[in-house]
Amino acid sequence: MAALVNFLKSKIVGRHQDRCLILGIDAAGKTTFLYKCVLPYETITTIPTIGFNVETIKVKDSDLTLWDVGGCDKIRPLIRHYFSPGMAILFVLNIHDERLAEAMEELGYQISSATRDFDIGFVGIMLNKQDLPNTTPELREKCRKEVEGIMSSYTSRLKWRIFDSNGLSSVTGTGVQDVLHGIYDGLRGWVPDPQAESVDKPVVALPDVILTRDDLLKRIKSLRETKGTIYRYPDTYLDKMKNGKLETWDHGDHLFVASVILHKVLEDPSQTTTPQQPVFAAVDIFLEHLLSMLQEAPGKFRNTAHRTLTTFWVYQVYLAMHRFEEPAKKSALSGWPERFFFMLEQNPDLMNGRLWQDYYSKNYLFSPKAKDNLVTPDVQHLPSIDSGKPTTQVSGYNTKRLEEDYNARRIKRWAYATLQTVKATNARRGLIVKKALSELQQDTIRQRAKSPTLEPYSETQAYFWIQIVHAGMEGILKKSPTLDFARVSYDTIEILYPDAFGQDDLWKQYYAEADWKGLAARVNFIPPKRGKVIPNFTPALVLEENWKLAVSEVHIPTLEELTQRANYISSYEVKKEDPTTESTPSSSTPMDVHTGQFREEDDDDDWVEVQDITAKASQVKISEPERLPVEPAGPQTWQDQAELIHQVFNKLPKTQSQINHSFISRIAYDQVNTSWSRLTYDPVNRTWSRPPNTTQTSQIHSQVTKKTFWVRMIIEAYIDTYGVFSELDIEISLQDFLSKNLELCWEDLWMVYYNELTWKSVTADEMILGCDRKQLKSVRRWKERAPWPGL
Ligand SMILES: Nc1nc2c(ncn2[C@@H]2O[C@H](COP(=O)(O)OP(=O)(O)OP(=O)(O)O)[C@@H](O)[C@H]2O)c(=O)[nH]1
Ligand SMILES: [Mg+2]
Repeated sequence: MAALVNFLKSKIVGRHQDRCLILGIDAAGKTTFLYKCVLPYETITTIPTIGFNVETIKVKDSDLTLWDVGGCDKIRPLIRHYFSPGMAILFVLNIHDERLAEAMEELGYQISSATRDFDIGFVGIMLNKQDLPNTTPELREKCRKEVEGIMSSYTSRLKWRIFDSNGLSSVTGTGVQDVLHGIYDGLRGWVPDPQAESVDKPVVALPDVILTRDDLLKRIKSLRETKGTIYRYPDTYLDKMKNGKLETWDHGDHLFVASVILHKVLEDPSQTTTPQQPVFAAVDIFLEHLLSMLQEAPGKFRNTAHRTLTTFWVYQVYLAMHRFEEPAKKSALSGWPERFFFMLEQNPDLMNGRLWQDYYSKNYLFSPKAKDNLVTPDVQHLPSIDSGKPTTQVSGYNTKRLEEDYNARRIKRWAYATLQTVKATNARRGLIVKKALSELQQDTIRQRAKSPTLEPYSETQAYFWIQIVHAGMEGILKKSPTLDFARVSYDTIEILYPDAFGQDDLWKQYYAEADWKGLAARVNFIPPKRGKVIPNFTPALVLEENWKLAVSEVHIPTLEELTQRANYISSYEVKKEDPTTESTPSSSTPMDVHTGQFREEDDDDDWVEVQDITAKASQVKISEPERLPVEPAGPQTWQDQAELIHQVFNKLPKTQSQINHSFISRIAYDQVNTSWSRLTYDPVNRTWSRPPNTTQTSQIHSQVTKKTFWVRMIIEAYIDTYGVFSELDIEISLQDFLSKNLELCWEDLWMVYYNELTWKSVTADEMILGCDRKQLKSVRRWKERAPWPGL
């Protein structure tokens, strides 16, 4: 059956569309394996995966999507969400792991739960880390035997295989391609004979009639003819709807009402503080009107109120308005219903009442859960406002693009570190830049020995980017005149002002490719194309320029505001635990001796078991953005953020030598699993309160996407600042940590990574959803060299 599912999929799409879930306990080498497949010539540096990574690669005639799920046992209950019929599982084992028994137990658990719920296409078990010196034939044999012991009971129902080629290693890459081909072959084991009669023979549904653009335009024409007059008075129309006095209520009417309500919402600036807020506001108004209509005229219309479907259509109309409004401004359109019909003609797909089929499966969309709550699509992601194209959460890796970006960003990062030094020391710019250039040159030579895809050192490129970064910094200073760049990391700038230093391919505006990459440019600085002047000041752009097309400004705190908050948070005293709202004790197993202890921040002499702290874990508050006041964040939200950061930070080791993979991974998932309170915001009194039954908060509705995101952001920033790449071993303070990662003090940071529709959906409460605006990855590359040595 599993092979049949794969077979059918390939028939529909042309290429095989395969999925493989990579499982195994923490530090087994899953992420290293994934990125070795994607970037075979790179040295892969990972950090513990909090949540998951997903990449699509090509294997023969298949697009194989690999899901690498963080390995800590705490994520177990969430893993089942990533199972799907016909998929493969690759279980990665570190054959040297002192926790091998735990790993084997995990293998048994995962395979039994996967086979119980789904039809698994193939299971591969990879005996990893065979590059390590104490790898012996006996050790391999012992592992193989243990795996066989677990898997033998599945032989009759499941295709499985052990990958154990000599020297198999995610780090060196030996045998990695064979594993990929093994998965491909495993999934291709059986192809049904299309001629053969079978009881199982699938009933392939005939596709719906495909509507052409002409069909859709005809529908618009007919709508204009029949409804043009009634639509002339939108307010009267809405009143009639509310009172159940409409003659008809069909698809065109839906679109018209959505469009009118959206226009009304957009006129009110308080409803437009975030990019998708107008959609949520319009959906509420729409449903209110609909319910009233159904109540006033019972039995007259067939419809019921359906939150997901209404959100889908309102969002589609909103997107259409985005695409349409810009040129419309110039052509001085005014009045209804022309405004509406023009918008439709620009976006005729809206007239296809079955448009939702591209995004949702029928069973899922018409489930009770989707009726009452907003759920995210299960077929493909909704298009994003920014591009109009579906968001690419599960995107293939564009290696070439990655290389180009890497080259540009590496030099931008270098330029930033150089200019930070100039500003901090007030030294002569020329001297420092000269010294930094020679360091960049030497470092490039060293790195090219390891990574041949890195572009050679180029004096022109270095000078170009240093000027652009300087211009960006001047732009930021115009906005935040007292800013001290020494306290702001490159990463913070990049998150808050992604365009401050220009797109990575900005150089194309100034140089022809041959000049930019040519030999002459390497040796000496060559000037840009005729008529092009490199700017000395760039207005620092705030997030996602396109957001502003139809919404007013999102409040993004300035760097001063963030510094102010960082100071507030560092000196914030976490409230004493309220005995009535004690959290449930964690059920984690004890840590091993090396990692079982850490220094609690405010009690220097006391060494505490992590276990105890976890049990005491205070309840963390997550801002519920939909309920936030419209005004810029006030002290209440700072306080929420302070408690959140303190809770996670207090669990982390306070000296760098204690930072290790398993420890961090364990802390991360303890935090994700801690029952964080669901707070409700009272907009009248501007206070937050806990619902009375907080102590019984079920693990299912526990905001896992929000928790995972914040834990991930804090821990990743922590590792990047003090972890694997740092050579110093210093005492770590919260103040130092926050001053280097100011973006963490911004409670709406999630908006950089997630669309609001995704973030606020009930689906995000129940499972960890991947970022659909900007990807996070648990591999590090660009951060490797910062701050620049010697500066
Ligand atoms: N020697 C050796 N080390 C490896 C190999 N694969 C991974 N490692 C190292 O093991 C550590 C953990 O690797 P990851 O790939 O991050 O492990 P993971 O399974 O993704 O861990 P989680 O994300 O916590 O689930 C890193 O230090 C890797 O460099 C291997 O084949 N050989
Ligand atoms: Mg990982």
